[in-house]
Amino acid sequence: MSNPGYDEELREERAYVAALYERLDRERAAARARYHGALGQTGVTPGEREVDVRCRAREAARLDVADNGLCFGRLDALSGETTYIGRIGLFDAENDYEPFLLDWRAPAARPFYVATAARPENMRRRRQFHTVGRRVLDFTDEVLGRPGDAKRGDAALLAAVNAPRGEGMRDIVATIQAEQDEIIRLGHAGVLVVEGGPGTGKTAVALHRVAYLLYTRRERMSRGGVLVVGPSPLFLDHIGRVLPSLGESDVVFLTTGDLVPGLRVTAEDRPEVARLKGSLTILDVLAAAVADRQELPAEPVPVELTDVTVEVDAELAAEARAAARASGLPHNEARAVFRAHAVSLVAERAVAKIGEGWLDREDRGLWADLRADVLAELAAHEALDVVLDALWPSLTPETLLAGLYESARRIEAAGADPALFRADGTAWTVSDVPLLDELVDLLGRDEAAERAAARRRAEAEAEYAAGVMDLMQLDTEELDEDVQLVAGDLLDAVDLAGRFTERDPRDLAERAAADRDWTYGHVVVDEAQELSEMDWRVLVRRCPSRSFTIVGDLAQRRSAAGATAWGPVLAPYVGDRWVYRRLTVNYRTPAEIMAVAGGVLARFAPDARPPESVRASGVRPWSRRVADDELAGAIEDFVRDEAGRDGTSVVIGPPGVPGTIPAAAAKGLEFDAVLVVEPERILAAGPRGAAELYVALTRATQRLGVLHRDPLPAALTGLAEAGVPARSGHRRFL
Ligand SMILES: Nc1ncnc2c1ncn2[C@@H]1O[C@H](COP(=O)(O)OP(=O)(O)OP(=O)(O)O)[C@@H](O)[C@H]1O
Repeated sequence: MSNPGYDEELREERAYVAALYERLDRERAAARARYHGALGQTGVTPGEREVDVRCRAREAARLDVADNGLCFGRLDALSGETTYIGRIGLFDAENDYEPFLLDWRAPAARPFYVATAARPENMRRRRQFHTVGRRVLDFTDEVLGRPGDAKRGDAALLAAVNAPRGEGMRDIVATIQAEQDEIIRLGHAGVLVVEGGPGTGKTAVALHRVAYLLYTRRERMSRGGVLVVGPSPLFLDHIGRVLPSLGESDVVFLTTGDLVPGLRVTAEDRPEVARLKGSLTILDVLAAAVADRQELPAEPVPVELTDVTVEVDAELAAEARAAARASGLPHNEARAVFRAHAVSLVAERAVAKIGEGWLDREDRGLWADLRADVLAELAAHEALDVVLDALWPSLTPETLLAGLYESARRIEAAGADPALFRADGTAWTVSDVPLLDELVDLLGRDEAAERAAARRRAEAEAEYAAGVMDLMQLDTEELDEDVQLVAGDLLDAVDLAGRFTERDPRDLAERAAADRDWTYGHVVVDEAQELSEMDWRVLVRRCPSRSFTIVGDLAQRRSAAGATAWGPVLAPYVGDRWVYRRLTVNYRTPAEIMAVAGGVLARFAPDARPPESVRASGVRPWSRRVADDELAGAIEDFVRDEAGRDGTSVVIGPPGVPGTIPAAAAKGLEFDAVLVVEPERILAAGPRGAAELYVALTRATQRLGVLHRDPLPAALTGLAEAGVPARSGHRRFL
């Protein structure tokens, strides 16, 4: 039915939004021109040009993100002022930079998300646009300030949560809800813990908070960038597009298995081993394992000098070891102290032996001369070096830890549980990563190895710079005079290499991910309940300012080493100075499915409350009992059936069932349709089986089915029993 007033307004809104796109296109063209101008710049050093190009590229990228849904709403204030809200800000340069379009992160945009009928925040009306591409299809209005007369306009939200899922997560800027907005804009600079059941938007909120922080604290945040830690590469891939769609790129995405540069670990330990390695008590084991590598010789070792043979025995080594340990330096750095003491003791013994019968220690001058000769010989004594290196070896975290795991004797010497033993010491698991990171500090720097590596790097850079200079010289005819001067007269290759290092051409994310000592401005931890105490130590090292957004759900924890409460995990780093917020509404799972999942939750975590679904789908989840030989066919039927529908689907099952993925792999993800296979075996698999089943059941945005061979577990109720489907080409279970 046509409504003349509405139609007229819709025409006006369409014209306004079309004008915004025209302005965007003009700004884009200008930004691109500035970018190309920067690329072709002459008369500046390569470093300066690099910085300028980067800055222009960022400016162009900011404008490129806004093609879909540039403007998604409008706020009308009681004062009569009208503000359009969108993904980015567009301003009128000729009119005091008045906004044509206000960035959703700007403080003035806040009422768009939080104003309600009861608390209108000086607003009269909120208007939400429904857009496809660049076109406004229609809009819905919500009148504020008249409680009882208006209710929250949920049309846009329901359209968003009902839409079939595509590839990866989408941003939610157009429909952020008030309880979420409060968290996104929270001013607290320290540790913020956000807890909420499945589908409450924890991940979405954490990512939008990153965009908000990068917008409001650009200066501080962009220096170190932001680190987002997630449970699996698949999950990081799933969420990877949200921040770029909001125009943010200075963000590093890593799993806990990637936290040590150079390693990409996904393998897991058995739960009991993961628990051992995840607990802080492993710190004593690591310290003992390092001490165990500071050895004493079982038998005295002879060291031949020109005039005499001296023995390095346990007594001598013990004295040198005590001095090195007393230095308080990390193992590799204390090597120099150990060596200096040992050499000095060897020299004393040599002089005493050479002077036996004719030289008295009271003969200070002569004794010192002889000692100096011996020391000179010992300074380049390879055999002694070999002996001392064996007693106090230079260690890397990898050699130390692999050596520990592979040796039952060393495990015992370190006072560790024999369960740590494994035949291949270097078969790294995610639980080893924080231990390797800890050992970087415990072992300290091996300066000789570092000097060699630095020399190799410098040579490679000089070679690269020499190549650049060759190119510059080739092009001299085309270059301005001052650049020719720079290229030919002022710089040599090494100098130029120095400049390249200063202005590292890699972008922030690359540099940060490759540098173990990088410190981030902010860290987001998703599925934080899975992290062990040792994982937290690594993360705090990466963010000494302790600026964290931690999102998780203790009820979904599957790791044996994970958190059972937030307080004890955080106490070592921030005491009780952390802020807690809860999300309560489930935007993913329809009420019918949540009722089933809630039954499971009630059995294994009676104190936890499931979140309330924002909608019902009208579709009941189903179950079907199958015989052993029917299972594979039934899975295939589901997959085929879903392939004909919009959206995504997944089959989750216990280990060893072909065509299924484990619940752990689906963590944090969502699918339009989920088939859970053999829930009874998922429940029985491991100490956290019930949490795994809960995670599996709560991945669905629309449809849930369950296939079982044994009777359904008692906790799984409320499923509609589906009959055997007709054997036709295209089957439906409901
Ligand atoms: N305000 C919102 N508007 C539209 N969609 C939303 C909103 N909040 C959350 N969603 C959607 O709900 C779904 C679940 O969000 P998200 O994955 O962030 O939840 P979660 O709390 O991290 O879940 P889990 O604990 O199961 O990993 C996503 O599709 C997300 O886009």
